[in-house]
Amino acid sequence: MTLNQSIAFLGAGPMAEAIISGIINKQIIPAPHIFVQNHHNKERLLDLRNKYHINIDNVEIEKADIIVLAMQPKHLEQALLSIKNKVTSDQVIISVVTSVNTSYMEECLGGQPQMIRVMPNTSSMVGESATALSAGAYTSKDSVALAMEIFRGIGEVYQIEEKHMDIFTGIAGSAPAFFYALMEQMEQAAVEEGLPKSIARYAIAQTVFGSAKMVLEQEESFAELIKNVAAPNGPTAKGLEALEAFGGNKAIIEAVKATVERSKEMGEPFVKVLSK
Ligand SMILES: NC(=O)C1=CN([C@@H]2O[C@H](COP(=O)(O)OP(=O)(O)OC[C@H]3O[C@@H](n4cnc5c(N)ncnc54)[C@H](OP(=O)(O)O)[C@@H]3O)[C@@H](O)[C@H]2O)C=CC1
Ligand SMILES: O=C(O)[C@@H]1CCC=N1
Repeated sequence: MTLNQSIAFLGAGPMAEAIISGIINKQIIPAPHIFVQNHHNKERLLDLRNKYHINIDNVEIEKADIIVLAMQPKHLEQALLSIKNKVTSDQVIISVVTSVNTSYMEECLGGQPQMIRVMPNTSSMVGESATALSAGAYTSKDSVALAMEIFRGIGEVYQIEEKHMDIFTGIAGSAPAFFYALMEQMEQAAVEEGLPKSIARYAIAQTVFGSAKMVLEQEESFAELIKNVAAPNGPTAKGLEALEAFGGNKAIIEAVKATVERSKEMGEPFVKVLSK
């Protein structure tokens, strides 16, 4: 269903582009109702306008129904101050900014802004994000439903408690990078064994896609799914042994934990500001 609302993005990086691309491709919000502005990089805005035919001039925050904050945490305060006197509690303000809690943003904006915090991932671009969503203190059920509709259009959405955003970042927001790293290593191994890169790339991606589909569509546990692939003493069993022996399994856990730790650490200054 195409929505009538207008949406303004503050921030024009890869995350904003992934969402913009997804909502246009899935016809959730038409391009003429999408506005985007950044801080300095005019070339980037021109590039986005050429690609998606969205508006990059005269972005009027006051007139947008939905505002999306999509900058790095260190630039958020400045962005919030720049819109503080322009937003009203009728608008829905969605933050994709990592680590920053809604109560900090509510305090910066003053009044009773309708804040929604989301953690999407860049697979929004192809309509396959795994997105977490949590609502701020003053957000109506209708506004949550609107945000759910937008992000459901570009993948799956899970409403979670805000305290779980850091772990969600570890398993979904950041995780495409982990899978890309894994696939890159597999591609390298395949090429070293002589398989053409052009075949390896797509075979690996199809395998990841098929494995994910199995997990989504079958009831089996991960252990059962593994057992179905690995015959005793067969090639897969040897591969799994090597994965364990070379620290692969531990490395995966540590990658998620390090992500969560850094996400928490990045959120600390914002919690402190609140408690002052
Ligand atoms: N990339 C990802 O996979 C994911 C990212 N996130 C989060 O989303 C946010 C954006 O990520 P990403 O796109 O990768 O970030 P980038 O750093 O690549 O882009 C940030 C954008 O914000 C703009 N910006 C900075 N300050 C302002 C301001 N005051 N007003 C308007 N625009 C401003 C920058 O403009 P300019 O270039 O002109 O300075 C730039 O376009 C981050 O908080 C990130 O942690 C969340 C989930 C996944
Ligand atoms: O690592 C980052 O900066 C963000 C958090 C989630 C994905 N990218």
